[in-house]
Amino acid sequence: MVQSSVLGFPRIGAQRELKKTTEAYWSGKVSRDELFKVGKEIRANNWKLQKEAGVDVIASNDFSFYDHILDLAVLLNVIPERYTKYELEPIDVLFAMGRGLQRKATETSKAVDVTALEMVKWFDSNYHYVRPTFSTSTEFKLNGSKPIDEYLEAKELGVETRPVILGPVSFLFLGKSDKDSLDLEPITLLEKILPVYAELLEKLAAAGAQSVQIDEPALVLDLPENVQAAFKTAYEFFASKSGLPKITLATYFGTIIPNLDAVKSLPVDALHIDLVRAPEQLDAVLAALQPEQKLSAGVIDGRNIWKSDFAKASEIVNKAIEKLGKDRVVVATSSSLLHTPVDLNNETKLSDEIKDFFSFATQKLDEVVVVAKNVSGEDVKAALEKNAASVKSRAESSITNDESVQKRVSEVDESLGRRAAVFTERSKEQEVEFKLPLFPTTTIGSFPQTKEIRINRNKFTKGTITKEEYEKFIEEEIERVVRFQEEIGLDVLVHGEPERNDMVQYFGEQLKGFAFTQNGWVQSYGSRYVRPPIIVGDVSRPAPMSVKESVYAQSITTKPLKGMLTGPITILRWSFPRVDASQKTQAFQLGLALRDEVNDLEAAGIKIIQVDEPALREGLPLRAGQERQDYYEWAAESFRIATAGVKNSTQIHSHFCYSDLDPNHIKALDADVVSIEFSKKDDPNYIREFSDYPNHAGLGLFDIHSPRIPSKEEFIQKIATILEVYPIEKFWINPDCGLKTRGWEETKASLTNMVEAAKFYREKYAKKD
Ligand code: MET
Ligand SMILES: [Zn+2]
Repeated sequence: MVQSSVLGFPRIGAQRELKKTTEAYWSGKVSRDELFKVGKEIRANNWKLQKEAGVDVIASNDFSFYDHILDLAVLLNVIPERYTKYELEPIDVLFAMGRGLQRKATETSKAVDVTALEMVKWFDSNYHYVRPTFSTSTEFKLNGSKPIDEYLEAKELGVETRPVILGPVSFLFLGKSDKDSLDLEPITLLEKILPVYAELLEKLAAAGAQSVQIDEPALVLDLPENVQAAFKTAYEFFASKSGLPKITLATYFGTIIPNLDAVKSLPVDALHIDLVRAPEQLDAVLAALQPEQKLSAGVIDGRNIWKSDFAKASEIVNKAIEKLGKDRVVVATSSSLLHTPVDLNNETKLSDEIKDFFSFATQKLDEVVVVAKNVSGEDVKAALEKNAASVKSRAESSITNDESVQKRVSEVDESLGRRAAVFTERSKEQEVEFKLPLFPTTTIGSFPQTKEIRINRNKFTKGTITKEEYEKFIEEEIERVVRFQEEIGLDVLVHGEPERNDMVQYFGEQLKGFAFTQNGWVQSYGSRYVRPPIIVGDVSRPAPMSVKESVYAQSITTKPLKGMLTGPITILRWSFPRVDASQKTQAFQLGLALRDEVNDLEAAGIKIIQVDEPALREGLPLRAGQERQDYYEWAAESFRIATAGVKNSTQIHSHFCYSDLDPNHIKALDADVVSIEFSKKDDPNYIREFSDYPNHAGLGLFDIHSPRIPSKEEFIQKIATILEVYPIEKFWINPDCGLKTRGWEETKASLTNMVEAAKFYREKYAKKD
């Protein structure tokens, strides 16, 4: 019998129970016990679902209250001292590391003020993990027993599971050194961390775990030699211990071929590879497996929502079976299903035709099981026939094809993405147009998405208030945001984006070629979930999408008002993309649709337009090489297609979350002003690298993921360090990112302090002149 295996299941709950409870816990509305209870219920449900679907290998320890990498850091005691000194409850230490904590002193507890650890993209997905942060004083030891507890919890429910943890090499490699230990290279801590991993594995074995899934996704990256060598050290160390559970070494999101030498002789029971993203690795991996070693064949996509093609998946698995035999092959999801929505059955509004294209996490359980049965030789004819019919109907559907869009893309030439003049020339016209002071201040676009906004949006969606009422509400909200910005003295204003549920969804809903879900939530980080649109066909823009709100906002102020759009790469990356058209084609279609919008905004009198590309970095292919070079080109071109149709005096802004972008890539966009997340980046080298960026830039000055409020002095300090290397005449003052997840109180305080700091420098340099 060929076994079926699922590498992990979404932990947010079918009705987003996890978000509701954690947020209630943070605001003091529910107790710790209640929080833990909801976690337990979600886990129980997930295991039951998988067991009932007939999945043979079910994961445990895939649950997390915030982030599973953060859980592991806490478990291994990788907790910087600044989080332990307040004697918080363990779960609060964890949340403080994930999101920062600022709390006034009470009679029973001291004041707390600590920033969050850095949060970064999980490979090229839209999931973010909290970066393990190592210091020379880090003392590895087991601090808790989460994987063991959850293994036993499942066992008690009658479900035998395979605990999953991130492997030591990836854990170290994906981490970073703390501020106090900048010279520390985390991978050098390997020998210290291994005994603690081994202790954990021993305890799991003692609890009864037969096998564990150890994820080493770092194997799909370009790795320095010492990291490649670390695998041998780590896994031979485990093999030298007797009585540990069997290890399935899991990789995903790419090919392991370039690192095959580092993997092929490792003493592990099984190897998992992603055959959806990198089917080309199968032959080489098959040839490299040791006798007895098993292959976990990831053929059911853990990253996308398209129904699998059973015939194709079976064909791949059969190839492995031919070589290895049925006992040595497992049919698996390509990665954890964390990246897919929970259940297609929660969707009631999709047409039957479109619904038949999709498969969410719950449906994928059946897919893994059917394919496993099929390759085992069981009779699943009916399921196969039904699947073949769905696959065919999608391939032939008229929903996917729009000839006029295809024609427009085929006519794109280089001139379309070129501004009329180079930056040095157009910036002169912009200076005359806007007369901005030194250190111009602005924000990234969104202001707090208050409860009231969400309530009104829901009322409008449900039809309990009219369109007019809703639009009036939005106008009032815009006015409030505009007045506030005027009051505190910001220079370039925004309308605050109150009408937007989400920066991608909002546009997707107005574009042709998209489909939407009601409940297709996917965790982005902590309690933040997104509901990615699905690109089902060729994309175009039937009518203006953002002009009304921007024009209204500009009509009530004399300050320049910045129109806000989401860029082609970000819309593409934060949607579930098609797999029947190239990424480049989809990006160009989006670029053209946005070009229409940019031009309409300009025609309506909006003189500054920001096209956000927070996802630019994550779209970068994981490995260096031709594919990456091509991406640099087509990604930048799609942005320029969107933005290059405007006058010289119109100022194009762009924004990127995360600071590890290649400055050359930013340059290639040719935006007039860019803003980058920077507040948690304490790296003067990066500023230096960035300081010859020819256009203007704002390096984000405060962390918008955290409720904590930096003081004016803190801003002044931060700016001072940047100005040591960064030219003052190009420097903008802004937060790291949009303020939509923040409350008004902290927003007001932070922005006021930020503007005050800008004024301080403006005066300082004005006096000097
Ligand atoms: C994730 S980037 C966010 C940019 C958007 N304009 C906002 O302010 O929310
Ligand atoms: Zn951002």
